[in-house]
Amino acid sequence: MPAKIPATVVTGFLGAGKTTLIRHMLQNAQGKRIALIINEFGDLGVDGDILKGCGIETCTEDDIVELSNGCICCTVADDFIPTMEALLAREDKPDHIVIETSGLALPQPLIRAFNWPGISTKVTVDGVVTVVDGRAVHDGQFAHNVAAVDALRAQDENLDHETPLSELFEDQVACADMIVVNKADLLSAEEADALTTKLKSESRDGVQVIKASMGALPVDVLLGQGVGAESDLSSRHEIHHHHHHHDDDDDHHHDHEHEHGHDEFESFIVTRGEIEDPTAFAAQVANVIRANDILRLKGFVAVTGKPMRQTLQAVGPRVDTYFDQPFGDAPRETRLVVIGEAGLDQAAITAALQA
Ligand SMILES: Nc1nc2c(ncn2[C@@H]2O[C@H](COP(=O)(O)OP(=O)(O)OP(=O)(O)O)[C@@H](O)[C@H]2O)c(=O)[nH]1
Repeated sequence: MPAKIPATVVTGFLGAGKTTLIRHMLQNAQGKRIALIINEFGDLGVDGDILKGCGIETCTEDDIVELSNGCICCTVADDFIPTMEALLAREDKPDHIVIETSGLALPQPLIRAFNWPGISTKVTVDGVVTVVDGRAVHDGQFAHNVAAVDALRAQDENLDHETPLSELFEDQVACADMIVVNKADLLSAEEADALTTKLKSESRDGVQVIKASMGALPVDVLLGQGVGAESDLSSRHEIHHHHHHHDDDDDHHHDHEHEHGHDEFESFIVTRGEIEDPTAFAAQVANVIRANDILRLKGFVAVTGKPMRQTLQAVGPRVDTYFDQPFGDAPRETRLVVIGEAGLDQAAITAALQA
């Protein structure tokens, strides 16, 4: 029997730097043929566009597959498995498969899918890499939620759920074989060390915790862990059992309720025409984020007089922009994806971004 193709799962909260890390990996693949499967929240396509626009020779558009239905945990059978089967049926098989999960997905259901008949004999999960926004986590974005909700739970017997945000974060940490403390450039050395120690104590034994900036890690560090995570699922369940929990790994529907943390999120697209002053627009975007509970905002800006499209990325109130590639035949419009917890004031946010 031919050797199984290794697949690395890259997970991590919204905006942690998964796409940046993968881009760096593809640019430094050292001849390894890497196929990429992208699972974006709400079928928005921005990460796929960013990666396809990377201009890396070794990575042709054929090597990038986007899952169409948004959430792996609901569509394993309809979408992920057929995608995987098609990839495995190709003449020129990839050396390695990398799967970027949506920043709102739980990794466990995806890893479980590698036990499906027809998949389990051909692919193995090489390892789960969880990318963490070092700055945000150091600032206690999720730890704070956990403490607050724990306090509430103590008062009210009916409140037995953590907030989805902290739950997702903890599950992503619990599932990791390697944790990348990214955005180290935004942390002092002491802060980065403290966070590394804390994450080590919160993850399973033997998990590597590595600091990085812009996801710049050697491909040999990221790939080739040889873990076989699909055979090891029971050790990857949530280590913080604050909510309903079921141990039955074989029952795909058993803990479905739990897996639907992502239903608490919503996303929508705002378009507008060309932008005259991109600096002022970035500041406007930052203000809109501050005034609303927006978790993540990303997309492309058409700047008047510039043939290149400008990529705009915001995680929290930090807005990054850069020109990535010519518009070509694509319409010269500004297109932004807004992601937040359910209940966003879409009309107000749209108006503020179009103002
Ligand atoms: N300062 C700093 N910024 C970073 C670093 N890594 C990524 N970023 C920026 O953070 C933003 C989000 O990075 P992405 O790579 O798109 O994050 P992601 O995890 O793929 O995001 P989603 O797909 O939306 O979940 C971008 O503006 C990046 O340029 C880093 O190490 N340091």
